[in-house]
Amino acid sequence: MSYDAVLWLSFGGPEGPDEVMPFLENVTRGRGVPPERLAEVAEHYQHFGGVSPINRLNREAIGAVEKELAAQGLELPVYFGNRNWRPMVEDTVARMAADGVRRALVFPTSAYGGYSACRQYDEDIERARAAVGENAPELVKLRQFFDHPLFVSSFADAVRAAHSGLEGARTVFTAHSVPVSADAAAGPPSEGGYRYSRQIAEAARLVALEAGVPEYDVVWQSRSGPPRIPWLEPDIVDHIDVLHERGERAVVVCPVGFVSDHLEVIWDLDNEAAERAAELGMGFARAATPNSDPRFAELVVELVREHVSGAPARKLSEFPAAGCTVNGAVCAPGCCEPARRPAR
Ligand SMILES: CC1=C(CCC(=O)O)c2cc3nc(cc4[nH]c(cc5[nH]c(cc1n2)c(C)c5CCC(=O)O)c(CCC(=O)O)c4C)C(CCC(=O)O)=C3C
Ligand SMILES: [Fe+2]
Repeated sequence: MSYDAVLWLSFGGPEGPDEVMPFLENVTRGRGVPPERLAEVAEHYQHFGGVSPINRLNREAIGAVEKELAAQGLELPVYFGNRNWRPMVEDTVARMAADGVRRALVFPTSAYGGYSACRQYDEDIERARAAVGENAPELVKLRQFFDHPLFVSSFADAVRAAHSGLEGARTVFTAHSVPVSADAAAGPPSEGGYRYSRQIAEAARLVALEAGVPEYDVVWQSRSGPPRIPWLEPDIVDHIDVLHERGERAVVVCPVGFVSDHLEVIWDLDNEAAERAAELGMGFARAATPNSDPRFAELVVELVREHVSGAPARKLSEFPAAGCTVNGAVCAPGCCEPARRPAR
């Protein structure tokens, strides 16, 4: 099969103080996030002048991927579109159509399955194609890469580096919390659910193994939603208290659920979690995310090559390869069903 382009599909983030509220409204429309939580998150963004680093980080990674594609003799332009903020994916897909793109591969900036991490990106693809109409290019989404050796080794080196200044630190992996109901519905029904948390646990195991870390914990961060709805727990900040009570002197936090140092990483970990550790007199280091590691660009190009030149699909786990879709069609019937939204 031949392809004319790559579409880099991400979450999006504001790039100025006036963009924060409209961005947050896009993210949370119809999703039952309480206004108090929204106001709190708006403050996190305003703390950084209303600018999330996510768009800049994506543009940097795209630059590296363009170089790597060229170095490997692949002449594919890389387009950039987001779910929640400019450049919006609808506008990007319209531009692709105008440029004559007929078929493109889509790289989503999430390594995992689950509604928020996978299927919602399929919905973005479907919505963008529908907005463009009959000229819309065919869009083939690349598979989940949480168990790819390049993803794992990038995090493993980062964990080792974070440990280097902290004698005897406990390693803690974090990922974005989701409602327990969403995790229960993650994956095809035949798999029994919980694909998201099982993949996070597997990625943590693979990274720990390669980093030579015999013991570790997997916890969650950045929960939103009303308190009466159960989300994956424990939260990283509460967990630091527990580690302190257990007599741990230092902690290395590895945000294995994310690919870049976007706002939820720099606020919830570098700010909140680091502050709690400092209050308790504990050492703290946060492992880097893969975004600016040259291996990340290599990973993306390798996933592209699986489609354009039949490169083998390298993976370290026994989990089925998943998430590869055409035009946003579901992976399998009932896969990662969106949770019913709580009435407020
Ligand atoms: C699984 C997952 C990922 C990882 C997969 C992936 O990377 O795609 C992720 C990434 C991200 N989440 C982000 C930001 C936000 N997420 C929110 C809200 C929510 N996230 C959820 C899940 C996830 N989120 C969920 C279930 C909600 C509740 C509302 C809903 O059901 O949709 C809210 C609303 C306010 C709040 O309540 O926090 C914001 C602002 C940013 C951008 C940061 C920046 O600007 O740099 C990124 C990369
Ligand atoms: Fe989120």
